[in-house]
Amino acid sequence: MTRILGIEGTAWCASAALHDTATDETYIESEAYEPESGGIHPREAAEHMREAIPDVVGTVREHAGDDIDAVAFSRGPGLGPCLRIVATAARALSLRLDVPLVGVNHMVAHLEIGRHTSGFDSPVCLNASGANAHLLGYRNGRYRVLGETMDTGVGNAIDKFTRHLGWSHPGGPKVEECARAGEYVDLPYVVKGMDFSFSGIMSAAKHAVDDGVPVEDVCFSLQENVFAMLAEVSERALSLTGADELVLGGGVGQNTRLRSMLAEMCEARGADFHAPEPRFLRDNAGMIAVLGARMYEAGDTIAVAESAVDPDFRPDEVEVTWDAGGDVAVTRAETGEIRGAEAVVRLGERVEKSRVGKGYRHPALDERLRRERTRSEARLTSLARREGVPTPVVYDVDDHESRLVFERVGDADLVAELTEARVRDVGRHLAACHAAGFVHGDPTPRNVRVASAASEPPNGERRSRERVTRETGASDRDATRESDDRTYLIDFGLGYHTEHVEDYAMDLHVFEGSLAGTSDDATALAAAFEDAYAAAGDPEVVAQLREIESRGRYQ
Ligand SMILES: C[C@@H](O)[C@H](NC(=O)OP(=O)(O)OC[C@H]1O[C@@H](n2cnc3c(N)ncnc32)[C@H](O)[C@@H]1O)C(=O)O
Ligand SMILES: [Fe+2]
Repeated sequence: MTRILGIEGTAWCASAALHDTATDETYIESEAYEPESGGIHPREAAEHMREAIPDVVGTVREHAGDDIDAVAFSRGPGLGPCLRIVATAARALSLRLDVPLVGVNHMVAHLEIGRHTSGFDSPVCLNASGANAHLLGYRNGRYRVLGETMDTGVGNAIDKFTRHLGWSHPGGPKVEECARAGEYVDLPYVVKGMDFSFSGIMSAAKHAVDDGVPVEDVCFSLQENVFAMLAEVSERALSLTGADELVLGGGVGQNTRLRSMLAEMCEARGADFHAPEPRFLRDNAGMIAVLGARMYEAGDTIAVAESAVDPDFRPDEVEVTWDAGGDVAVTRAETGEIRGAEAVVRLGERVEKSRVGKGYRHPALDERLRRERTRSEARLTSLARREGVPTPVVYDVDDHESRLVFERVGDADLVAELTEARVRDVGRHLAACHAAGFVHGDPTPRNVRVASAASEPPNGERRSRERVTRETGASDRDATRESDDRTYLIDFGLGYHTEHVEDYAMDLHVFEGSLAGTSDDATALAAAFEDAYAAAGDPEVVAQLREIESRGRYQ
């Protein structure tokens, strides 16, 4: 039985809450900051916290009496000046009540609340909030970032668009309202594996409005594309990890269109979907108190002297001390028919891949994506082969039906055989694609085919080749000439031609990100992968990868 007082105030919402584990009741008191004009001004927001935090904490204390076991607060991420005010209030209260202090990561709280209210065991979590957008899955002691925005958070992207229109903050609910009267117009759609970016679609949306496209059409299409991107990467994460539960978190999760797309996507693949009620989705101290209670019960408290705030606190920096369910990532059985993230694959002597329509997507967008991707896949699969990268032979392309017929290669995907030698192969193969001026677009272990260890002869080719390579120091290049033990790249549907180092580095980022969700040894594998890439390709790309990783997500 634990009673936790939680305090939240990372950006716009000054909030306090009491969570009681005995009754599972959460009492929340919040005061929102509404900017007079423009977006959130950090100084004004801090001023709001200074005034409103004592109010909301006072109300919750009246409700709670002094029967409180610990004080939990949002340590980050968020706006520094706001975080400091919240932390000061939390420290003072913990000293006054003489109870421990619990420092909560706001992002982990956004997803733990959904795990709590759903009762799911090991879900993939989509956080769609103001300053962030990412997919997380628990594995080996941490929430791993499986995919994330490469520029702004999803809410901020929408809010920036509405600022351009002169609408007041927050813009998300207004776009939702306006979209009801809209029709579909073409806008950019950008996903890279499980990562995605909003800058292209947002500037196109602003230009469209400036050019006289009806604002309701732009709002409608913006929602269609942005939320379809989030649904697609969520589906890819489910497929990659083998999870069959999806939880939604964050303020944008209040949007009905986003929820219905995710529900439909999950239903179509037989996964369970859960979105908490709205008061737990937008920023609120209830989620801080709920996670605070779990941390407190696990003994995860901090001394006042060590309770400094962290405006860039990433969810994967948090050591999970409480019970976060089982690891995501299981190896799936290969039956005659596989439902991947975007296609049904029939495995016979040949492999027939059909990009099935996605009911959650607008039909115009759906048709465009299926056609474009089928064409790219056929073209780039063949091009890669000409560059010496093992890929299946393409026997037939029907881009009207979005269907491809391939040679069958390997008998397992890389998830079943994640070894350093294999990821080195992937590194070299990607370097070859990049040298030829194109990216794979979705290089995850699911998109690499190998002869599984189980089907290899005991003294198989591969092992002896590795030994030779190590002894002689010769390059791994000969591997591509061995017919029975190649590391094949498949599924080039998200690939495209490009000369940009940034795009090449994104391929590496996508691969390394997917390792984190599928392996306990991700760091060593990533190092081997990069090493092989750098040896065969352009080291500048690896430098750019470091740049991508260092970008702060809180903007
Ligand atoms: C770090 C922290 O301060 C930040 N929190 C945050 O951004 O507040 P949150 O409550 O999770 O999300 C607010 C966002 O949620 C959007 N939003 C609210 N209702 C919406 C709706 N119906 N449709 C679309 N967006 C909506 C708002 O426009 C705003 O951008 C975060 O979690 O990223
Ligand atoms: Fe938030």
